[in-house]
Amino acid sequence: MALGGAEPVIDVRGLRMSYGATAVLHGVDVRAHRGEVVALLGPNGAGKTTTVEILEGFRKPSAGEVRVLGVDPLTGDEAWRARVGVVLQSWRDHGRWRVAELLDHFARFYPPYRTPFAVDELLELVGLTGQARTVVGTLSGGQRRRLDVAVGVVGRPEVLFLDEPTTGFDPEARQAFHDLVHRLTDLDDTAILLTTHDLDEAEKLADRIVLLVGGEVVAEGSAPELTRRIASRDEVRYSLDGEFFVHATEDATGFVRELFEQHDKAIGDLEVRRASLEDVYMTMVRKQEARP
Ligand SMILES: Nc1ncnc2c1ncn2[C@@H]1O[C@H](COP(=O)(O)OP(=O)(O)OP(=O)(O)O)[C@@H](O)[C@H]1O
Repeated sequence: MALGGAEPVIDVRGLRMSYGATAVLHGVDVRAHRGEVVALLGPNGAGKTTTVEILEGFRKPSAGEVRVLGVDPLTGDEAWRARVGVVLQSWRDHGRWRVAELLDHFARFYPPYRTPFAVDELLELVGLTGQARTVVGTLSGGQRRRLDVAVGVVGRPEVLFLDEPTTGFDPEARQAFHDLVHRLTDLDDTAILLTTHDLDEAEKLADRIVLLVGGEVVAEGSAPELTRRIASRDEVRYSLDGEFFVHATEDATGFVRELFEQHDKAIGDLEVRRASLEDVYMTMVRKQEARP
């Protein structure tokens, strides 16, 4: 959860980017505070990775103001870099290292700037304790991705960028990753910007969602705020004396209360369906893609 009031640690305003003559970002604004998880969602080619790579200092934007921990990423020095964690879409080097050796190697970069995680603790946090002595090149796809995450967080970053971190994770690894995110935001006050195509994950993890379509932010807010915006009515399904009913209402709680006051035990099969983030996503993306 964000600690209100303070300056954002990720602050992007009017970000534009062109590859050659092709403009792919058209004035994007993104902000994140300490302890906050912001999810960048959007279809393939929307500009998510480009945005994250600019924030990491790997790409020079065409225009716009970009500040991460108050610094323009293009001018960030080693001390700045030590405060920033990065998990890219793929990490394919160092195949012959053993898992624990690789993490120990990266951990050594952080002092004198920061105290990194102890390797054992980190292995535990990402669920790789059993693979400590395994050669990186022989890890499974999902284990390798867990290692990517471990490399990204080894220096206990103040700001963490995660580009599709859970691709290939099994349900248990996904759960462990969610626990790790909560640990980082709650205990270390890390600000996290993550891209994902997993809407369920975004809904679970993100304090705020930024929906990017065609290089523009088309919606922003918490998951409940976004769902409210496209669907102000919920659906209440129930049976009354064995007959089934569906009722759309803006006040599901009030409706259900009245239902029970009137019919009490005659009511069965009660279900309240709210719009999901997936409904919002599909509605917004289709609306944008239908634009001339
Ligand atoms: N190095 C590059 N040179 C030219 N065009 C590029 C380059 N990298 C990305 N693009 C283009 O920029 C647009 C945005 O790409 P980007 O990778 O940022 O999208 P994304 O939202 O991360 O997509 P995905 O969900 O597929 O990862 C796409 O049209 C892509 O083809």
